[in-house]
Order: sequence, then C-alpha cells, then structure tokens
Amino acid sequence: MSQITVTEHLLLRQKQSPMATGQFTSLLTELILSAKIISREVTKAGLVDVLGFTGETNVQGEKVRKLDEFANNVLIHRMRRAGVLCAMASEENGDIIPVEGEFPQGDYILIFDPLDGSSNIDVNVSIGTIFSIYRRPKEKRGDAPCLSDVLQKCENQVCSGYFIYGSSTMMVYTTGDGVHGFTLDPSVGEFLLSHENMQIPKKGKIYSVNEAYWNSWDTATKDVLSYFKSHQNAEGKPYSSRYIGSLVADFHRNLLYGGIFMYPPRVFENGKRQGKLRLLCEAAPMAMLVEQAGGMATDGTNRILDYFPTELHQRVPLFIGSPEDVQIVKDIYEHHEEGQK
Ligand SMILES: O=P(O)(O)OC[C@H]1O[C@](O)(COP(=O)(O)O)[C@@H](O)[C@@H]1O
Ligand SMILES: [Mg+2]
Ligand SMILES: [Mg+2]
Repeated sequence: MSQITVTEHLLLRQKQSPMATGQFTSLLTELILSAKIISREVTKAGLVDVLGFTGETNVQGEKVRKLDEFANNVLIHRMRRAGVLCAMASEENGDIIPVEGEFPQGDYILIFDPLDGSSNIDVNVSIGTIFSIYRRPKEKRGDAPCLSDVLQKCENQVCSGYFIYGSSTMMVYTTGDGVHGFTLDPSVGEFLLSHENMQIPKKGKIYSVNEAYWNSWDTATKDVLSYFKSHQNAEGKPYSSRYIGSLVADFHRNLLYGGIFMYPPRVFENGKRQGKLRLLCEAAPMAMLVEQAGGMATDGTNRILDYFPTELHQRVPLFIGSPEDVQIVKDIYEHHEEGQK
C-alpha cells in the first residue's frame, strides 16, 4: 500500500494550482481531524454513551440519535475554528450556520450530513459523514453570509466526499480531478492512499433499493425494478440485490463493484410525489463523486448536478451508479413520460 498521506495528496494538488491560497488545504485538514474524532467514537460506540436517542426531533422530522448530535457538534465546533469558512449547513440544523465572532472567516461554504445511515448506528453497520464544498461568489465576499450563498447550482461544488466508518475507516473525495480513496491506519492515525483514481464499472452487478416501498411507487418506478429483476448484469447473470440502508455504504460498494443505488420518489396519499434523500447534503455530493468516477446521477429525468436548489433541506429522488444502469432508468422514465403525452 502506498505511504502517501491525504495531507501530502492535498499539498500536491495545492502546488499544482497557482491561485491556491492554502485555505482549501486547511479546510480539508480540519474536516479530516473531525472525522477522526467521530470515527474514534463510532468504533467504541457500545462503550460510551452515544447509542440511542437524544429525545430531540430534527428539522427533517426525524428523532435525533446521540451519535448524530455528537458528530454534528464536532463538525460545527472544529470547522468554525478553521478560519476558512463563511457559512455552513448541516442536515441536522434548520438554518445555515454562520461563522462569525472571534474566528476569522474565509471564502468557503461547507455543507454536511454529519452522520449518514443513522438507523444503522446502534446495530454496528457501516455509517458515514458526507460533505460538499462551494466557494462563495466573488461579488458576495465581505457581505454577511446568507442563504443564497449556500443555494448554488450543484455543479458549482469545488469538492465533495465522504468518510465511511465500517470495517475500516475510509475517506473518499474529489476536487473535480478524479476520485481518490484513503484508508485510516489507526496505528499512525493517518489516512493513506489506498484507492487512486477510482472508476465505477460501466455496467454493474447489483441493484440497491428498499423494496418495502413498492406500494407507494408509480408504474414507471415499478417498471424500473422489474427491469433489474428480469435482465442480466455485467456478468451475464441475474442482477443481485443488496441494501444496507446507509447511503454512504451502498454507494461505496457500488462504486467498487458497479451497480445502481435507487431511492425512487414515493407517491403519498395526498398525491404528493417525493424522494427522501436531501439534495445538498446527500445527492449532490454523491453525484459529483460518481460523475468524476465515470458514473451518472439523476432524479429519473434530470441530472442531479444541474439542479438549482430552492430550499436548504430540499429532497430529491436519486438514481446513481454505473452509467449503463442509470441510463436504463432514464429511458424507462422517458418512455412513461412520452406515453402520458
Ligand atoms: O430506511 P430507508 O427509508 O430505506 O432510508 C435509508 C436511507 O436513509 C438514510 O439513512 C438517510 O440519511 P440519514 O441517516 O443521514 O438521515 C440514508 O443513509 C439511507 O440510504
Ligand atoms: Mg444521510
Ligand atoms: Mg444524517
């Protein structure tokens, strides 16, 4: 295994960009420290008081778990002191989190899902932290940070990635120049390059979806599932089905093995058709990663990175993974739309 640390990797990138100020490297360095603190707590979750619920309900209407809160507090505390941010946004906080007071501000905006896969925390199944970074529009620098700084076209992300806390702790990130994976070596406390230039297979072996929602799906979505249940995968065999219930873990597996993760829209009694996953802190960062790895991410019709967010906690349907598999989904939705005209 290479001995290249993630810090060296970042510094090499900084050297390659003449305009670099070092702010970005400091931002990632602080984020990595936050993830190490979270990872330490995750690995001894049963021994310390981070299992179970806090008794609070978050802006998503979900009961907050102690580890959600711990991870959120660690990130806000550390990143506020990094001196490179003007604002943050978290899945767990209703509004944007301003960076003000005694700590210097910077030009970056950090959006994060502090703990992804919350339903798996107490049962020792892989979970993660997802992050997405934007730069503040030049003309806005110096003004008080506001929501419109955060609600940028998803394609404007300058960096995205995740940490996965599983059998090992890994960091996978992109700055728009390929996707690179690092594994935490606990004996030295360093993330070392283990997966350089990750590329997702063109066609996968696995489909990943929570089929328990079948009855709340529309006909097009049911046809998508029927397709993957009745067609051959990249090996000429039936597709296999895997669903961990942590977006980070399901995405990571498919990035390596090839396949498609789907969280289709559900149609509710009031006729409302809605996805579950959050555009800014889940879908958009994963979409930047998958495109950089040669894959695709769509809501069934639109490219996720083409979205202009209108709300901080906006939800979207998500189909993401190997390009040939995601294209199938787009074709089936398009066919249904044509049929409805
Ligand atoms: O239980 P469901 O409806 O299948 O949802 C699982 C999905 O919800 C999530 O847990 C939502 O993320 P959080 O855990 O960060 O709220 C995803 O990680 C996962 O893909
Ligand atoms: Mg999540
Ligand atoms: Mg979460």
